[in-house]
Amino acid sequence: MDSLLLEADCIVVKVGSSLVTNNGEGLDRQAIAAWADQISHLVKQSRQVVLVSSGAVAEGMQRLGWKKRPKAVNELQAAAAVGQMGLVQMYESCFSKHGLHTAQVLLTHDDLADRKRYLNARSTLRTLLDLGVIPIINENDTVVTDEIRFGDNDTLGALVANLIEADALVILTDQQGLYSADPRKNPDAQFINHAVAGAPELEAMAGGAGSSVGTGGMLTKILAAKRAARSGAHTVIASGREPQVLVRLAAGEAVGTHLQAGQVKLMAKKQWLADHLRLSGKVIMDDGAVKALREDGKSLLPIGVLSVEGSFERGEAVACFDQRGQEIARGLVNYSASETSRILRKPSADIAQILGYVDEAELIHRDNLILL
Ligand SMILES: Nc1ncnc2c1ncn2[C@@H]1O[C@H](COP(=O)(O)OP(=O)(O)O)[C@@H](O)[C@H]1O
Ligand SMILES: N[C@@H](CCC(=O)OP(=O)(O)O)C(=O)O
Repeated sequence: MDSLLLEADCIVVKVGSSLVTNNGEGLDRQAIAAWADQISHLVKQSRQVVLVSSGAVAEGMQRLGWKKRPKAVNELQAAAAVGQMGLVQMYESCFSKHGLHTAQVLLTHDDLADRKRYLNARSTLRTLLDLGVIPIINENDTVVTDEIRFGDNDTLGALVANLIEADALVILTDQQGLYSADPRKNPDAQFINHAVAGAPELEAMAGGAGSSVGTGGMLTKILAAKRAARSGAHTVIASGREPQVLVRLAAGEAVGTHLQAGQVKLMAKKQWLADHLRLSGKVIMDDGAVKALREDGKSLLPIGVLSVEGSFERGEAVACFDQRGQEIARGLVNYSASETSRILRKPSADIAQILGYVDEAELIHRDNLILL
C-alpha cells in the first residue's frame, strides 16, 4: 500500500514532548533540525505544512532546573512560558537555514469554540501558508484553565487539521506507531500497519503515556485520528526518530501506522460544531424528536423537548440527549435556556404568545445540527 501522504498537499505534523525534548533532557537540536530539513523539502515540493509542537512545559522545567513535573497549575504555566521561548527560538533558527519564516500561533479551546475567532484563526493560518511561512502551533498553556484546555496536543493537531481542512495529520512520537498493546509493557504486542480511523477496536489497544513528559499516550492519538477523519484528513502515527520519515511518507513509503479517513467529510460548519469539546448545556428529547432527527432528517422543534439543563444563550452549542441518557446530536440553539424552558413541549405556533416574539419555529435548525 502507498503511504496516505503521497497525494497530500496540506499536512499537519505534530511532534510530542518526549521527542522534542529527548525525553525531558532539553531541546533535541539535532532532531528538530532534521524535521525542519524534511519539512523544508516538502515545502519545496509545493506542499503546505503546519507544525504542532509540544515541549514547552518539558523545556521550561529543564531551563528552571526542575527535576519533577510540578502539579500546581501556576507552576506548569510558568514552565510553559519559559519553555515556549526556547521552542520557537529553536524552530526559527532551524527553518531560517532553509530561507523559511516561522510564525508562533498559540491557541486555546475557546479560540476555536467561538465561531468568529475560529474563522479568524483559519484565515490567519491560510494566509501564513499562502505566504510560505511555517506556523508553529502550541496550546496557549499560560492562560488556559481546565475548562478551556485541549489537554493534549494530539487533540489540538486534529482540530487544526479540521480547521484548515488538511489532507493529512502526521503524529510523530517515540514509538514506530500503534501496537496491539503498549509495547513498553507488552513486548509481544503486534504492530498495526493500517486501519480505518475511528474503528472501535483501536481504542482498546491504546494505553496512556509511556514517557515521563508525554501526556496523552496512544489513546489521544487514536481519538485524534477519528476527529481528523471528520474533515477527510488521514492520520499517520510514526516514529519521529525514523530517518527522513516525513520525506519518505510524502514519497509514498508506508512507514508507521496509517489510519485512513473512512467517513464522509462533514460540511465545514458541521465540523466546527463537532469539534466543540465542551458544550453550554443540554436538552432532553422525547422519542418522537429522536426519530425526527435520526430517521427523517428533520430539525428539532420545541414540542419534542422534555427538559433543559445548563445555561445557554441563543447561538450557543448544546447537546441533545434521549431519555435514556444517550447523546444523539448537537447543535446551535435559536433560543436561550430560559426561553427554551418556557416553550418546551409546546407547538411552534404558540411561541409568539408565550415569549411575545418568535425568532425561529425550530429550536435547532437542521443546518445547524449534527448527528453523533
Ligand atoms: N498500543 C500502543 N502502541 C504504541 N504505544 C503505546 C500504546 N499504548 C500506549 N502507548 C504509549 O504511548 C506513548 C506515546 O505517547 P506519549 O508518551 O504521550 O508521547 P508524545 O509525547 O509523543 O505524545 C508510547 O511511548 C507508549 O509507551
Ligand atoms: N502544550 C504542552 C503540550 C503537552 C502535550 O500534549 O504533550 P504531548 O503528549 O507530548 O504531545 C507543552 O508544550 O508542554
